[in-house]
Amino acid sequence: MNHFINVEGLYKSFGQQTVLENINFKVKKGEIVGLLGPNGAGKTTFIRILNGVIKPEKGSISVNGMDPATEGDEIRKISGIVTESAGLYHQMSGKENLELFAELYGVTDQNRVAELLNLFDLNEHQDKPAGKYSTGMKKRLALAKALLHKPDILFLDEPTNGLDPDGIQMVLSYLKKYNQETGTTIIICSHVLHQLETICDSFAFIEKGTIAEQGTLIQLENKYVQNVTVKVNTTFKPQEKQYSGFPCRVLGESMVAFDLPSKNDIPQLLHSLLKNNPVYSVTIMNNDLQSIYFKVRGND
Ligand SMILES: Nc1ncnc2c1ncn2[C@@H]1O[C@H](COP(=O)(O)OP(=O)(O)OP(=O)(O)O)[C@@H](O)[C@H]1O
Repeated sequence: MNHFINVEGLYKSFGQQTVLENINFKVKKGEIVGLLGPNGAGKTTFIRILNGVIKPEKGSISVNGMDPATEGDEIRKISGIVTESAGLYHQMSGKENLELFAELYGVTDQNRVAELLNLFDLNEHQDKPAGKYSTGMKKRLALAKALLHKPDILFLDEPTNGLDPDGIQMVLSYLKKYNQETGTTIIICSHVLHQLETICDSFAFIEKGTIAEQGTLIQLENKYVQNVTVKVNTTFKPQEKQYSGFPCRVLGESMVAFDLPSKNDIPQLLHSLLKNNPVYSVTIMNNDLQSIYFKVRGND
């Protein structure tokens, strides 16, 4: 299968420091991939290499059939990028920034700037200098800029940093909608794992410059989560530390936690509980992205 992004045996050093080591990474067209890893793991460096901004020492890389080391300009024409620095002109208004970049990117749709100002709720502030925008407004303007030319691939480094909950919701739901409507491939770095969980199709964990793991949440769950802890909202009050053979403890009012050897034991637990007690909800507590992230990193 031809992947939209295909990286094999990638190495990158800065001076004596090896930052990326034997990276192997594949992304299908239209996939949203979350790139996770602690500070300094090499995520931004990796994105800069994929986008052709810096060159690796070794390795083969293909982005939509192009090599970023030699065809960086071509790759940047089909990609949108949002980084910490945003790349905006602070003296110019939000609208002027978008108009300038629309011209640079060769955007012919006369309505595109107005459409994006509207979409990212920047209409009211369009004439204010970008330097006077709040952090959240700058972030929304940077996203609008990245989307001006309707890119085939988006590289997003912490795209929701500095946004309030409304802004986060707006950006994440827009990105998902944009991906579904246009089939745009999205690589997104973030430390806010529960946000990534809601929009990504798969995840890659970078640890000390290598990809420690890559897969969908279900694949990662199957590999890393054997014992499950379930939180049950019920009126049942355990009198002992075990119930039906499963260790249990009270978490709070009407909330009991059970440790099960596998999620296949949930039906049996519910079957027993429901004989004498109502059950209002059951939640697995340790199969979320954050729990898996710590497991992949060998830290429960
Ligand atoms: N231009 C550069 N020159 C020298 N060292 C660099 C350069 N860019 C990055 N590094 C180093 O490479 C390592 C990886 O940095 P990088 O920014 O890629 O990490 P990151 O995973 O994106 O971190 P964060 O989560 O903090 O953004 C760090 O040790 C950093 O100091």
